[in-house]
Amino acid sequence: MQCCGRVAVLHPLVAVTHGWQFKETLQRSPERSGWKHEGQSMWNSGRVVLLLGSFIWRRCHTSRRTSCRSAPPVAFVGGVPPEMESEEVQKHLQQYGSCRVVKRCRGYLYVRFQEAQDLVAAVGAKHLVGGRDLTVEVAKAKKKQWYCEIDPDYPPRIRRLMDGVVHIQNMLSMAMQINIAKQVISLSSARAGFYTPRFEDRAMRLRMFCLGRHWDTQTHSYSDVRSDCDGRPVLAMPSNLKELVEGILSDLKQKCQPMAHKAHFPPMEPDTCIVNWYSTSGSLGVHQDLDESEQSIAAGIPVISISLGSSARFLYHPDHPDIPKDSDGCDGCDAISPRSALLRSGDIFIFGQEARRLRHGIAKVFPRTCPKKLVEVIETDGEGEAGRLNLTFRQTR
Ligand SMILES: O=C(O)CCC(=O)C(=O)O
Ligand SMILES: [Fe+2]
Repeated sequence: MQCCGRVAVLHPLVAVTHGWQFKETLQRSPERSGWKHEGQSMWNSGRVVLLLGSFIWRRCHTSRRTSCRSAPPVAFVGGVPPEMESEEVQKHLQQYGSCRVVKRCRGYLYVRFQEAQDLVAAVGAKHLVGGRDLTVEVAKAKKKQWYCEIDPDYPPRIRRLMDGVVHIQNMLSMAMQINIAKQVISLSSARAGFYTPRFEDRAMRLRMFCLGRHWDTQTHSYSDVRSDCDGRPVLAMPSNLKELVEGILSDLKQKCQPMAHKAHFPPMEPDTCIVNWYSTSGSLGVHQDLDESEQSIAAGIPVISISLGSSARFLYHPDHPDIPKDSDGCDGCDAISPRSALLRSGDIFIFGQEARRLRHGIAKVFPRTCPKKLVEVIETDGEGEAGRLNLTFRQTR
């Protein structure tokens, strides 16, 4: 990046530049994405708002700086009774050294001491503050592990797109992506593998097969046999995939504890996985996933999707999905433009809670975006382009 001019940092993530020239060259790792993207952006004068957060994130990705993973500052967590004021605790702890309250959430108070780590020993674990017991311990956050096997060089990034909608980028390591893709492709070679389903009398622009329970695109229901296709029994859901989904949810819960009310999904027992394969000319029209049981939908039990292979443009409508259609069959939502997210290989997309009825679809699958190591594994279309595999896990009962 080259720049000249002034920058006013307004917020850790946002800055306004004055009279800048901003030039940026991005190089994505060929190993990860199988292609090199070099973009250049240039702005002259005027005020440009830069999202430093995403810039920093990108730098972490491209330059593999270890500083992104450096240890967090010294912090302590105390189990604080709700009736106890933060100031009271801070005042108490200040007898050990100068400190400030960083945040208070879910019964914990995060206090950062300005001095060195040695203070941990000095502070001790058991305290009596205003006649009440207080435990002080080293913050556990640093010790938390991802259940999912992630690539340390490509840290996951959790994006909450709206209430009940979460996009986790880089969740699955390349090794894990390869294993899942191999497993799915090998399952698909069984007799109950991929076929092209029909929806409302038209062939869908993808190929599909199910694990656990079969989604019948004609009757809009789930069954144990491929009722709309060849009548064969549906393949069983492999236990490792079920565990993976449970692990993703538990990672999300753990990592998002401070914003738990926003990204916390009800517990889920995934019993079905729909596997879709898209060629680079494939797509999926905007729809709602409503064929699962009423209880599952009403409880906001999420649909969790894993993307593998080529990247795709995922569309979703940010409106309330239950707006009734008027007599022309139009619903107010069409007037509201859909939003989109780019789903890359290894990303997870989740919608549940109040967004369980989210309208969504796949607008486009991009050629030459499949990670090199997956090209061999994922089926290619007629032109030799690797397609996209998508696994959506649901609790249908
Ligand atoms: O391919 C995707 O990401 C979405 C799939 C989907 O919406 C579905 O199978 O219902
Ligand atoms: Fe869907």
